[in-house]
Amino acid sequence: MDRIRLRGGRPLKGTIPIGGAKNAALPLMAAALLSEGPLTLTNAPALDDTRTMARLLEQHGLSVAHDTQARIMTLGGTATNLVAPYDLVRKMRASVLVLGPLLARYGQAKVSLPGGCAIGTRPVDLHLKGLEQMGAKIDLDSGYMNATAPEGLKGAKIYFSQVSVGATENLLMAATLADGLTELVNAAREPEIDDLAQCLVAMGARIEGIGTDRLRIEGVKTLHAATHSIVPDRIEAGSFACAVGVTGGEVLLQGARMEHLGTVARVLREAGVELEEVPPNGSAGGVLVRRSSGLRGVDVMTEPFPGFATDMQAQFMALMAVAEGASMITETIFENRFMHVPEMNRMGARINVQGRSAIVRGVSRLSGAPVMATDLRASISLILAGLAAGGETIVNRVYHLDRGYERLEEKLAAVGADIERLPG
Ligand SMILES: CC(=O)N[C@H]1[C@@H](OP(=O)(O)OP(=O)(O)OC[C@H]2O[C@@H](n3ccc(=O)[nH]c3=O)[C@H](O)[C@@H]2O)O[C@H](CO)[C@@H](O)[C@@H]1O
Ligand SMILES: C=C(OP(=O)(O)O)C(=O)O
Repeated sequence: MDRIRLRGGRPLKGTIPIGGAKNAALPLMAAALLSEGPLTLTNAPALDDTRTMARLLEQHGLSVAHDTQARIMTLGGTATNLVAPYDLVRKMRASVLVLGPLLARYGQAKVSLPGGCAIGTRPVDLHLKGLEQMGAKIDLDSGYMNATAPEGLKGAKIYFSQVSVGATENLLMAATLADGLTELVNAAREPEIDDLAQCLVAMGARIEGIGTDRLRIEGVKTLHAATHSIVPDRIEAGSFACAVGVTGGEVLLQGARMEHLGTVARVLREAGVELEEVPPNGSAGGVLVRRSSGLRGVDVMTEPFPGFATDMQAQFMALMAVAEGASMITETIFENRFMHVPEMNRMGARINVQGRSAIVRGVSRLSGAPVMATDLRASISLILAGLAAGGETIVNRVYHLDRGYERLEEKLAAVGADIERLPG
C-alpha cells in the first residue's frame, strides 16, 4: 500500500492548478444515464472516485472514455443492466446517485444500499422518500433497494426535512424526466448542485430556481447530448489554501473561484490567511493565497452551503492546531468526523473533543510522526499537519487521498514542499 513521506517547515511558493470538482463530477457522470446522446465533460478530474463511477456506469452498459491529458470524459450509450452491485457501491457512496436516473429513464433499478462509512451512518431515507412521493415503489431486500415505477415517475412537491446534497441531486435528476412539475423545497445549494443543474439544462431539462433552495423542474420526454465544463474543486482549493496557511508563503490557486470559497474564505482571513481574487488573464486567474504574519484561533461551525463546509473541517483544524490562541470547531453535519484528532494529537497538537465540538489550543510547533487516516479529508488534514511539523511524517493509507486529490504530492512538491510518495 502506498504511503506519503513529508518533511515540514518549508514555505510554499508558486502556482497550483485546481482540478474539476470530485463532488460535481460524480453526479454529472450519473446524469449521463438520463441522456439519449453522449455527454461530454471537460475539466474532468482523474480520481479513484471518478474511476469507480466509470466502472459502475460501464457495468450498467454505458461507454466511458476519459482522456486524462485533455481532461475530457465522454459518456454514452444505453443502460442494459439496471443493477448497481454492492462491490462498487460500498467503495463509494455517491454510487447511489444512479438510482434516480435509472428509475426515471428505465422505470426500474436495483441499487445496493450504501451503508455507513467512517464519518457517519449516512442514511438514504430522504432519497427514497422523495422517489416514493414521485410514485416509485421501493422494497429493501438483502441489502438492495429494489425500485420500480412501471408507469413512470410523476412530478411532486418534495420538502426535505434536512438539507441533503445527494438527495437533492438524485431527485433533481429523476425529476427531469418525470411527468409534470416537481418542486424541491429546502434543497441543498452547494455549487456542485448548480453545476449539475446547468448541465441538465444544457441536455434539455427545464429547471428554475437554480442557486436557490427551491428548485422547480418541469419534466421533459427526453434529454439529449451536451458538453459541460466541470466546476473547479472548491475543497481542493480550500485544502491548498490551508497548506499555505500552515507553512506561510504565497501560492496562486489557478482556476479557483472566490465566490465558491465563501464562508471558508472569510474564516481563513479572520485566522490570518490572506486571499485575493485574481481575474483571469489568459489562463492564470484564480485565488492568490498568502500568509505573511501569524495565525489566530477562530471558532467555526460546519453548515450546508453557503456555510462553512464539513469537507473543510479537518483541514481547518490542522491550521488551528498551530494558531495562536484557542478555537472551537463544531461539526453539525456528520456525527463522527473527528477521527483526525487523535492522530494530530500524536503529532503534538492539543485538541479535546467534547460531543460535537473540538477545542483546539494552538501550539507553536507540531512534530512529525507516522500517522494513519480513516477518510479522505482526515488524510489531507494529516498532510497539512505534516507540512507544519518539524521532522518526518509518514501518512499511511494513502488510498483515501487518491479518492479525491489528483497528483497531490506532485502539486505540493512543485510549490516547494518536501513530499514524496513511497510506493508500497
Ligand atoms: C459525493 C458528494 O457530493 N459528497 C458530499 C455530499 O455527501 P452526501 O450527499 O452523502 O451528504 P448529505 O448532504 O446527503 O448529508 C448531510 C446530512 O444529511 C444526512 N442524510 C442525508 C441523506 C438522507 O437521506 N438522510 C440523511 O439523514 C446525512 O447523514 C448527513 O448527516 O455532501 C456532504 C455534505 O456537504 C459532503 O460532506 C460530501 O463530500
Ligand atoms: C465525504 C466526502 O465524500 P463522499 O460523500 O464521496 O464520501 C468528501 O468529499 O469529503
